[in-house]
Amino acid sequence: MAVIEINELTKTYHGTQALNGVSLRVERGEIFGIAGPNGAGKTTIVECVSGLRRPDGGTVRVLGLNPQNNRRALLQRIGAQLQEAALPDGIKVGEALRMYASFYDNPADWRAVMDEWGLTGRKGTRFASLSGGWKQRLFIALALVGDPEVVLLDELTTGLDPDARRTTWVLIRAMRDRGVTVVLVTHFMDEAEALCDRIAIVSGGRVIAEGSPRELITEARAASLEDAYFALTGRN
Ligand SMILES: Nc1ncnc2c1ncn2[C@@H]1O[C@H](COP(=O)(O)OP(=O)(O)OP(=O)(O)O)[C@@H](O)[C@H]1O
Repeated sequence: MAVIEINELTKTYHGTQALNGVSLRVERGEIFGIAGPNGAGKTTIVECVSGLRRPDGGTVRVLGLNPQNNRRALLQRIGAQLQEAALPDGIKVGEALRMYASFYDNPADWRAVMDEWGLTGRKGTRFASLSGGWKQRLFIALALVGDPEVVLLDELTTGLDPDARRTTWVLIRAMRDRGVTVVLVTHFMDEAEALCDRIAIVSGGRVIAEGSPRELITEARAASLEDAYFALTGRN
């Protein structure tokens, strides 16, 4: 069953055509990757899915709901990774989780989420004192504290060291294994290849290729997803 259905989505910002007829289906329980060059329209797609942006044309349905008309209902059922600026420096890990849980009608037990994501030992640590990897771990935990069916992660591992990236991959797989549908925007083809069940490559506001990593590699007659990405986007 499709959890996200996007048909012929268009969006223009002050004369810049960001999306030019994007259609996508994300199935329940998959890790779906969105990759593509800077400015391709990836973040705009995710923002339309979460109801943050109003599309100019086309349709978006998330869990059967139109995100524009049902934002409040949908926010109870999806989790989105925060940008760093969204948390005050002084907030402690436990306070942040408790506060975010309070935004939901039926949240997960925030203490259990804190424990599951290895954050209990840092419960009293202030946000500003966490390393990049621990901040990302907290963002994932905050995205899950509402017990969502769908999680949207936009460039979650950018800026992390290789160790922290690998740990984040384990955490993302664990989410999927619990039945959560994950949408992951990434610039890293090794990450997309390792994690994603299917990937859409977006360029110039269009989906130019879509499939499993294996299908994209075969389609491009490439040796790796990174080679396929360059072949499909016409970049070297
Ligand atoms: N608020 C905005 N106002 C004007 N133009 C915007 C705005 N947001 C995005 N754009 C433009 O829309 C296009 C798509 O941007 P978007 O951020 O969706 O791309 P992206 O694929 O996520 O890029 P990146 O990989 O650099 O994060 C770009 O040309 C961008 O400059």
